[in-house]
Amino acid sequence: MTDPLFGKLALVGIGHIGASIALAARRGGVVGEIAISTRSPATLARAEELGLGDVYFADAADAVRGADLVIVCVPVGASGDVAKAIGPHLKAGAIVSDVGSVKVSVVKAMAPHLPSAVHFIPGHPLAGTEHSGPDAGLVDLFQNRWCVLTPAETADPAAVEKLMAFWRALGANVEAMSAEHHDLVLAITSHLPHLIAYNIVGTASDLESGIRSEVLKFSASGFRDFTRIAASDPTMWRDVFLNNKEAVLEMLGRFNEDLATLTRAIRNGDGDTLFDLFTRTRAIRRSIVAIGQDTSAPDFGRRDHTKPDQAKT
Ligand SMILES: NC(=O)c1ccc[n+]([C@@H]2O[C@H](COP(=O)([O-])OP(=O)(O)OC[C@H]3O[C@@H](n4cnc5c(N)ncnc54)[C@H](O)[C@@H]3O)[C@@H](O)[C@H]2O)c1
Ligand SMILES: O=C(O)C(=O)C[C@]1(C(=O)O)C=C[C@@H](O)C=C1
Repeated sequence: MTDPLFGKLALVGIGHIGASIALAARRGGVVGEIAISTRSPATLARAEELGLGDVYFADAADAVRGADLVIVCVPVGASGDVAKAIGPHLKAGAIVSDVGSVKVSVVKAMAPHLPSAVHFIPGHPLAGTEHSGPDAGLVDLFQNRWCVLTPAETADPAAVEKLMAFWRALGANVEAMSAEHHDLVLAITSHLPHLIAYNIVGTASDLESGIRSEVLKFSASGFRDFTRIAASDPTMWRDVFLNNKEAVLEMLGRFNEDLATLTRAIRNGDGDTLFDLFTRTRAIRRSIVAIGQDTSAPDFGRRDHTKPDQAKT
């Protein structure tokens, strides 16, 4: 058996992503010990019942003490407060990272509270589902998925490489880019699709009651896929949109222009415009599936969770 990459891992926040990291790190023998802290006592107790860690603390400061790797796994709007709480208790030389879906605002919120003696390397695994809480942890969540790191140009290359090795050991493919670039790319590939799903399900539920019941009755196909995405955690996604405002508004502007083109094509009976776009988008889907990035394929996305998500984790 090889030595673990990190002696002690501390996870602050133990919902869907924190629990998945704990399960995958434990299975791979990637860390020696796992310390867990989270805001809600009920969630901490549930994490302990599930055996996600070795030691559990109500106070994040106690969890991070002596940790070689600290990963903050909370909604992005809470990351600044967490950094403030743990900053004075971090071990010199520790790597501090996060999993937030937005990067520029998280760096701005966390960096001022972290001592210069630690390596702050923000991260974002591009994997997840609509479920939340510690019961939604999935040991294979990161298998063959991307994890993006956004180290500052001044970051220690050895620390960056070590964090990359951690994510590879969890099954992920890793790439580094700037926080700004990350936020622009994710605005179109993840944030806008969620906004569209929330919007279409909201529009359908606002229809007059007669049509609404038909929508629910016949939602076996396309609409049903949107309802899965629109069931995603409200706190997490509120924070994403409030914290990636500029990039989302930029992509939303382009989206609205393209939608206006399609609206005109339908009104004018312009079949060529519709056919050309649909041909192009079909090719894009086929190329994504061909390179193994079909996000709808893994079983975990369709898992029938029998336990309801916790309302406030
Ligand atoms: N769900 C996804 O698909 C997904 C994928 C990749 C990254 N992310 C990012 O990962 C992070 C966590 O998301 P999740 O899906 O695990 O959410 P979750 O709701 O399942 O878990 C959030 C955890 O954070 C804790 N928490 C909330 N506020 C806190 C605070 N102030 N201090 C300490 N703990 C606090 C909660 O107790 C809970 O344990 C978010 O930043 C999200 O953007 C989510
Ligand atoms: O498949 C889903 O349910 C997801 O929403 C996962 C997804 C995504 O948009 O791809 C959501 C947000 C994260 O930041 C990363 C992954």
